[in-house]
Amino acid sequence: MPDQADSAGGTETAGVAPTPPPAVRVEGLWKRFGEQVAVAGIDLELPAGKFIGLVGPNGAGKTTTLSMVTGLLRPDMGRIEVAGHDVWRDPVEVKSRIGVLPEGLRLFERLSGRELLAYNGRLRGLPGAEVDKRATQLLDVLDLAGAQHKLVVDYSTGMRKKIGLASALLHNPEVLFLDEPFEGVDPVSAQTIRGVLERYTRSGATVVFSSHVMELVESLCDWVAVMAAGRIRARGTLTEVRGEAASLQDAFLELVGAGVRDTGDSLDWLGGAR
Ligand SMILES: Nc1ncnc2c1ncn2[C@@H]1O[C@H](COP(=O)(O)OP(=O)(O)OP(=O)(O)O)[C@@H](O)[C@H]1O
Repeated sequence: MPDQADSAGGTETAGVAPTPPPAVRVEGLWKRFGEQVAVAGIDLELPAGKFIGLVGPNGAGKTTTLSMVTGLLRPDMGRIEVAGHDVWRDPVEVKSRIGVLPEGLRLFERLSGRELLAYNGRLRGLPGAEVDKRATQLLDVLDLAGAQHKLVVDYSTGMRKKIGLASALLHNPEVLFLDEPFEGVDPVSAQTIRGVLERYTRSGATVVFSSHVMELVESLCDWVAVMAAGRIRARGTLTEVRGEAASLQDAFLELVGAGVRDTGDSLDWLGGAR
């Protein structure tokens, strides 16, 4: 189980195990960048202990939402709780309970992979020996042991994702937020990451990840939220969101109203006589 699990915000009845609070509770969340409304007043509850996919077309507001939920971007309006704690009133408590793999991950490039994990582990207040043990196991499982002394600046895109994931998992968070974790990752590494995340959710922890790849979401997630134009269009178990559609991809296209665009005559020069 996660190190810091408790029943904050949950409900307790005599003799019955307390219901854990939702992993994330969002109420009336707004964010605007100038004229552009990125997130238009969303309400959302993400259940604890699930593998949750946040999906939506480009520009739907997924990254903006995840940035606000993880305390990286201040909302214009609204309230966010993670594991029963208010993200903006109680940021230290929340940050000790979450792990984040953000979009456009920035890492300390002049540290080696192992040094980066050691630095993160100490920052999280873990004892040195424990950091060493966990780092060795994560490097090994994520197939980075051979590159552990290489500087992060020399890592490939997929290796950067994997060391970012190891950093986000090192303190055994209660909720893990991943923005496009499989982008740029080869199929073998993707399978490894998948295995690590499945093991992690089986222990009762929650994964929230954003992706465009519907097949991936369909095969990994038990719970899905579909976002488009700053609003939540559907939410629920995979079966609920898929409804009558043959696949999540079909349901998604229907929900976001995205007919495949007919190019008509507009690209008639492409592939024509040169
Ligand atoms: N810092 C910013 N300044 C101005 N506009 C922004 C900023 N960040 C996001 N936006 C705008 O807000 C909207 C939502 O963007 P966001 O990155 O949250 O979408 P997304 O669903 O993560 O998209 P993608 O799948 O393409 O990554 C877009 O219209 C985007 O142009």
